[in-house]
Parts: sequence; C-alpha cells; structure tokens
Amino acid sequence: MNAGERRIVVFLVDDQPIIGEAVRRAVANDPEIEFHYCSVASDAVMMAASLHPTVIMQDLVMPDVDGMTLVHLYQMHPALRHVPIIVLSSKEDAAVKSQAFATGAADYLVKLPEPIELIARIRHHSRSYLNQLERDAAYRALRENQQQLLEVNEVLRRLSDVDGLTGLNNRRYLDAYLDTEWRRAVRDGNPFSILMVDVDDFKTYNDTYGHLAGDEVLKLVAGAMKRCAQRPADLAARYGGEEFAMVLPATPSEGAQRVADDILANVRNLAIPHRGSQAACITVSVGGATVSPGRGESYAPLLEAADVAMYDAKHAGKNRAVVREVH
Ligand SMILES: Nc1nc2c(ncn2[C@@H]2O[C@H](COP(=O)(O)OP(=O)(O)OP(=O)(O)O)[C@@H](O)[C@H]2O)c(=O)[nH]1
Repeated sequence: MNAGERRIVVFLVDDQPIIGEAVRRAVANDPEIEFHYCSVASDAVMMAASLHPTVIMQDLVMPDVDGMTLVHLYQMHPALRHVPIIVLSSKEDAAVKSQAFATGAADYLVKLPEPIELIARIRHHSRSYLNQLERDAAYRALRENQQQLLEVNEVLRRLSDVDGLTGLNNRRYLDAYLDTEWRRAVRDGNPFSILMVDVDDFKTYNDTYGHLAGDEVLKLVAGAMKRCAQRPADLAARYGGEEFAMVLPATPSEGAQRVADDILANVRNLAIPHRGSQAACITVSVGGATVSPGRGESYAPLLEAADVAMYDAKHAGKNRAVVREVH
C-alpha cells in the first residue's frame, strides 16, 4: 500500500473534552481522516502505539503529566519514534514554542485554528510521514535485493570455477591456481610438481558402454583423484575431456611419483569393467613433471613436460606413471 492509499489517522491527547469534540467536528467531513481522542495522559502512549497514528496532536498543559514529557515518551517508543507531533498550546509563547521544537515536535498550534488550517496541517504532516514509511520500505526491499544479488553472484562465481560433470575445479580455476602457486614456489624456492592423468581407452569405453556410462566413469575417476589430493595445497582438476590434472605445490619428484602411484591404484580399485582394455577394467596413464622454479620462468614448460610424460606412459603400455624432473 502506498502513501496515497493509506488513511490518515489522527490521535489527539487533551484533557479538555471540548477540544476533543471541536477537532472531531473539524475533521468529521473528511472521509480520509480517522480520528481518535484520549483525555487521560497516562493512557496516551499505549493507546498511540496500538492505533498507529500518522500524526499525534498533543496538548501542552495536562493535569498529571506535562505535555512535553509525553512528546518525549512518544519519541522513545519504537513504534512512535518517527510519528510527527503537533503541539497544542493555549497561547503564542516564543520560549514554549522553541522548547517544543527542541523536544522534537513537528509543529506548534494555538488552540484551535480554523478547520481548514487544522486539516491542512494534519494532511501535510501525515503525508510526509507516510511518504517516509514508503521510502523506508523501498530502501529495505532494495537492501534485501542487493543482498540476494550478492549471494547469487557468489554462487555463480563458485559455479564458474567448477566442472559441471565431475564437481572438480575446472580448467579456468586450474589456470588461476597454477599461476598463484607457481609464483609462490618462485618466491619460496620450493620444488613444484604437476601430474596429467588420462583415462585409458576411453573412446572404446564410450563406444562399447555408451556416453552416459562414460560420464559416470569420469565422475568416479574424479572422486578417486580427489581422494589422492591429501595436502591442503594439492588440487585435482578436470583439464578437459577425459584428462585430469593434479597440482602439487612444494612437492619433489618422489612425492609426485607417490601421488601418481596412488592415483593408478585408486582408479584400478574402482574395478570398473572395461572389455576393451588390457587390464579388463578402467585404468589411467599418469605423466608427471617436477621443477625447482627459478625467477623469470613460467610453468608452461612444466605442463608440456607432464604432457610428454603422460604420452610416454601411454606408449609404454598405459596403466602406469612416468614422472620426470625438469631441469
Ligand atoms: N563420456 C564422456 N566422454 C568424453 C568426455 N570428454 C571426452 N570424452 C571422450 O573421451 C575419448 C577420448 O578419446 P582418445 O583421446 O582417443 O583417447 P582414448 O580412447 O582414451 O585412448 P588412450 O588415451 O590412448 O588410451 C573421446 O571418445 C571423447 O569423446 C565426457 O565428458 N564424457
């Protein structure tokens, strides 16, 4: 509901019923205005809070409580804090007027102005209050939307780093990770290893068992690789097609050889039958390369060396690992 549709709700607090009656009559002919009256100061705050007024008219001089104290109490109340208050006084008094505005009153009226002026002021203060409520609600909705957008962006960012089939990090993420870890290795002078892992006779597998079964194999091999990435900095990723990569920062070639052997064993232990393979089950070939990075070098030769090692493993009969040091 917008400000134009919400009703104006006037709440008058004055100990003199005659004033209450005069205001009631003044606003009676305006169908947009709902009027409520309270003559007892001690009931005022509770009544106001339950009525949700768009403007409060508060008499300054009341028998048991000073009107200014009530103005203060309205402003302390969470539900009334921003409701505009028109202070009603019996006389023009500069000092009282200035105190009323200092306490937070929005307006000061000497009882009682012409109905036309009274209604104009009631309308003006109520509309600006309702507009403010509307702006606050729009702002809150905007903040919620922004929050949702941030969350969606975060999900998208994570998805764009992940391969949809296997759940491993994809090539895009692998490249960025290699870049960061390589620079760290250059700084720290640590050996750096990489393994390329390729499923053996995968074309025949697809041709024999179907592409969907082939996809399931890739998922299982990805799982086996993930289990072999045991240190926090180790990263298993899908390189593309039926090829995977394992980044092993701060790992010498003996370590890379051990991880490569683990991958071979883990994949064999999956025991996925494959009629077209020599081992009669799904196996992989692993090519590994290790280098101690020097300044100014890039990791491209390391990737190339791992790739060559992987093809050497294929040519040597598949289902094996070839790991080399690159100098
Ligand atoms: N099911 C499935 N197959 C894929 C996917 N990506 C690549 N392939 C298949 O993987 C096969 C790779 O074939 P090749 O490069 O000839 O390798 P290979 O048959 O494994 O032979 P070797 O590597 O020499 O053992 C191709 O048939 C591709 O279509 C995928 O996401 N899902």
